[in-house]
Amino acid sequence: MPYIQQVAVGRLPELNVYGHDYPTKDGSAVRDYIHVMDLADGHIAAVRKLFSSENIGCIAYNLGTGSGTSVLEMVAAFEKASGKKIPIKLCPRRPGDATAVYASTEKAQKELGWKAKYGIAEMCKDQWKWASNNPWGYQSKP
Ligand SMILES: O=c1ccn([C@@H]2O[C@H](COP(=O)(O)OP(=O)(O)O[C@H]3O[C@H](CO)[C@H](O)[C@H](O)[C@H]3O)[C@@H](O)[C@H]2O)c(=O)[nH]1
Repeated sequence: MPYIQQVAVGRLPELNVYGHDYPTKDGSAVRDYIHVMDLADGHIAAVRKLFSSENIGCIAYNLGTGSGTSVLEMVAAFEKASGKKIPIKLCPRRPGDATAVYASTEKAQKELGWKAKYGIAEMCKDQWKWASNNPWGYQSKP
């Protein structure tokens, strides 16, 4: 998403799409993208659990939406949210990249009472709101 955002604001000419021959619905790699507000809520839920349980020890929870989105689906969603065309360049796979990674979220839902609320459309809408108002992030334009 940070790279799609940079293309949308004009800082990069195009998005390099790493891999278009994966065994996925459109050939691009699949990841579980999560809204930062959901991620923050998930951490709060974990801290609550920590303070409400005795001798909890160390437990790992996945914080994700539980569904995968391909790079090309993310490009399309960001184009829709921003109204900008995102030019792409199809590139070879990056060494070591996984085909598809998405979370199993049942444990977090059951034990933390936490579940992601937002989907890709909201993520892109909110990211575009930030990016269009702050194209250089926290930096001033070089
Ligand atoms: O310019 C880009 C940048 C990324 N991608 C693709 O977008 C997806 C997400 O890429 P990221 O690099 O954002 O994230 P990854 O899930 O591949 O990797 C991240 O999560 C991993 C664990 O799952 C490791 O922690 C790793 O160091 C960290 O970068 C991948 O399919 C990648 O190939 C592009 O096509 N173009």
